Amino acid sequence: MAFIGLSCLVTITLYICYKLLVRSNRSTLPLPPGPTLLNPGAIPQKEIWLTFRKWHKEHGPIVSLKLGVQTIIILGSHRIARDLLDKRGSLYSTHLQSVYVNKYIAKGLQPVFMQYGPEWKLHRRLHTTFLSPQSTRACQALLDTQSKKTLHSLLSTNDFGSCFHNYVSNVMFNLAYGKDVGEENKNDQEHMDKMFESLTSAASVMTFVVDIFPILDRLPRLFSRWKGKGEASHNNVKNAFIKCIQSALQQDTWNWSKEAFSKKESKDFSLEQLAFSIGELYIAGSHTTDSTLRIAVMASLLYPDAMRQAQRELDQVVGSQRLPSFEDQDKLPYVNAFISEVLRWRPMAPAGGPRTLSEDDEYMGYFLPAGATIIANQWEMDMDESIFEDAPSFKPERWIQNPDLPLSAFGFGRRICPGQHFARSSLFIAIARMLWAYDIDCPVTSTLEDVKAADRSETFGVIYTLPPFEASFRVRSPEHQQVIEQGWQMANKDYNDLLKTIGHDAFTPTKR
Ligand code: HEM
Repeated sequence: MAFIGLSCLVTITLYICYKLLVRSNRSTLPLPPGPTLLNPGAIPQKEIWLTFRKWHKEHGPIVSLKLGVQTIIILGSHRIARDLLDKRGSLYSTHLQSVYVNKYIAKGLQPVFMQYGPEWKLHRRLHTTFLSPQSTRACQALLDTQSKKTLHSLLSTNDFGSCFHNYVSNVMFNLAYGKDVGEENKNDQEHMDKMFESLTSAASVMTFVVDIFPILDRLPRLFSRWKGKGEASHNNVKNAFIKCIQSALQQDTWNWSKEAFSKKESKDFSLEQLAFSIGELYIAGSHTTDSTLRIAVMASLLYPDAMRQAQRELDQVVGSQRLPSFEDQDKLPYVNAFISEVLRWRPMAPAGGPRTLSEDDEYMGYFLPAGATIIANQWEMDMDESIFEDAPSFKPERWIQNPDLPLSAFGFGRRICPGQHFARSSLFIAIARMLWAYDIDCPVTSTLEDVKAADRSETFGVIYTLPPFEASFRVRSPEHQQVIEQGWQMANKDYNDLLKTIGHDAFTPTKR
């Protein structure tokens, strides 16, 4: 045992020396400034972006950090993110290449972790056909029905977390697989949810020691439990994805799985590849939207004036005799600004979608080495006082005063979120209807202090996830209640019909 430990130590030391020597031959420029860490393990992994923010204050808008063999470069301004991730896209478009994620969890099948290259581009083309502005418009009727269902559920429960989860999962499941999440696929959904947790915590900067010292991957399985853990997660989700896509292909209804089979982009894909491509849309689309809706509730509790201002606008434009609809969107600048502010105030991916730099680069007089992990620190960008005055406060009006403010929530460059149009539509109809229908208050069982204590991210990894918190949804008047009840009663619940119309309006099928 002692011998194995000693051999590991010697190998790691030699490897680090080798890496440092190679680097010094590559450039005479220094790495960006950054902290010297005697004990990297002391960095808090929860809300790591707050630690990054502290480093930006000490070292400037571009910071570097050495962790084992890894160099991490943290970008803390919109201008730098745009200069590198947008303008030098060919170098900065590979998402984090992690031993743990790529070799054990994704196994080359999960598009989000693919290198920027031909295979990823085929998945991307497939995703953008499903999520283009035109396809998103075609999905409005489905979003209309599902948001009416959510609104109706909130009449009898304050469990808004479950209501939102059902809303987004049912929308995504219907599109991906042609049906609601039901008892028969609850288990598959749970595996997919767990996959989301594995991927987002694995994409964290420092979760896995094997990524800091990749040589540890050579250890026998007996000493590397992560291998079995990663593979089990991969197998569970693969089985769930394949089961769901197979069942979707048998459905009479139109759905993304069937449509994908008729697309030229996927003609060379195996069933397994397609299953991961479609499954990724479910995973990427549901948790992000669901968590953003919970953040909108948090903002309503902590900033009731903003909620009331949105309600005044809704009352003026929509009145109390009908629900807000997609046709109202352009006439509701404050509600749209409220949503932009939710996306800025608590960005879903505060440390961005980490990238791996594919070639050596130089910027602002610094050397940025190939293989470095690049973090677009959205948190720092969104709290930049030179752009967002009184940045910590929730102020939707800033987006009305200056509609050109930069929004980092959906990322940058060629890996920018392909689902952003869809997400905005889905958020708009859910939030506009929720604020139109309900006064959101602290429940009698908790205080504003309890709510404030819950205003933090509780998970490891790259996603901002609020812990459970309570809110009371009080319908705004008997008239509003009647409209909600009628809305759900009259909603088109014929999913075959809804999906067929989406397929017809959004796509012209080209059979293989
Ligand atoms: C509030 C909602 C959402 C937010 C805040 C969000 C945010 C993001 C971010 C920050 C990234 C990484 C971008 C980067 O690396 O720069 C991303 C990637 C991605 N998102 Fe979203 N997203 C949302 C909703 C959606 C939806 C609804 C879908 C699909 C239905 C979706 C599909 C994807 C996919 C497939 C990727 C991976 C792209 C790649 O491989 O490069 N997202 N998203």
